[in-house]
Amino acid sequence: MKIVFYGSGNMASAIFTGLIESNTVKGEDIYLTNRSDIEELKRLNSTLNTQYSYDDVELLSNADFVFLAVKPHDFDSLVERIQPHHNANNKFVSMMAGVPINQIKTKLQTSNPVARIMPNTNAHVQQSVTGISFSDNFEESDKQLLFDLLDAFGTSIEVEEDSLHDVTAITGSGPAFLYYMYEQYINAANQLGLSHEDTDIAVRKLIIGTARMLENSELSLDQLRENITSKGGTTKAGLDALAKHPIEEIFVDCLNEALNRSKELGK
Ligand SMILES: NC(=O)C1=CN([C@@H]2O[C@H](COP(=O)(O)OP(=O)(O)OC[C@H]3O[C@@H](n4cnc5c(N)ncnc54)[C@H](OP(=O)(O)O)[C@@H]3O)[C@@H](O)[C@H]2O)C=CC1
Ligand SMILES: O=C(O)[C@@H]1CCC=N1
Repeated sequence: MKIVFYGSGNMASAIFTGLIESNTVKGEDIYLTNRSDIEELKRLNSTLNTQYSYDDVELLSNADFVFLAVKPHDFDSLVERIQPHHNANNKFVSMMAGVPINQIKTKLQTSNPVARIMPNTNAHVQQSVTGISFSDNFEESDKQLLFDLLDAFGTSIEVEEDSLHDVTAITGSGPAFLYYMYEQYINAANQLGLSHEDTDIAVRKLIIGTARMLENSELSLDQLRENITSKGGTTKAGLDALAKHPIEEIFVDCLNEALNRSKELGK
């Protein structure tokens, strides 16, 4: 199977690294290109054994899956490269936030199958939650091949195309929202008495341990929280202070703004 990535940035590299490190695809079967950063392509060639080229005829020839991994605002420059040279074998897989399948087909002037995925950078540790949606003409056997690729870097959920906006907000951007929260937690913790180094290590371990509890425990979130909250104790005091702030409102606002932006990107 020949897989091409147009774009070798943050999201693409998380995915092709996952594909190679899980032995799902050999490096030599993955062809990378980007706008101009040839040093990055050479570095990836020496570390992952991936191929690279700026020759679109060579890239697209016999390519089974062609990942569109550029920012939405760079799609037009990508169209100039792909449109003249694509062929019937190419199944397109776009990870561009917000850009709809019909727009991709129209701009590329193609009736080839197109899938849209919305992964997240947890693909680096094979833990992406990836939403996926297919054009009507995507063959079942090709869907299965693509699901197998997605499994190499996490779990996938098939959704209606319109729901990809929700996936983008909740899990596509989600790691950034959680990192931001953790940053604030570390900043606040730094105002207590531990050294900054100890605080950083302690909070990282706290986050990892809490995530493992979520993974391994059968208890609900609120039960897990209750188990830490002694009557009249420290946790109750801290939670009561938190409840004075509009935390749910903050996240409603955050997710709605991300979702609205996803809708705007497709226009
Ligand atoms: N980052 C994330 O967490 C997520 C991102 N996405 C989506 O993934 C896409 C890529 O995002 P991200 O990886 O963060 O972006 P990056 O900026 O890290 O990477 C963008 C890549 O696109 C390349 N590029 C730009 N124009 C062209 C072109 N005309 N031909 C070929 N390559 C080109 C750049 O090349 P060069 O370096 O040479 O300029 C670079 O390799 C976006 O559409 C985003 O919506 C989806 C889910 C999560
Ligand atoms: O910020 C963005 O637009 C992309 C999509 C989801 C995560 N990063």
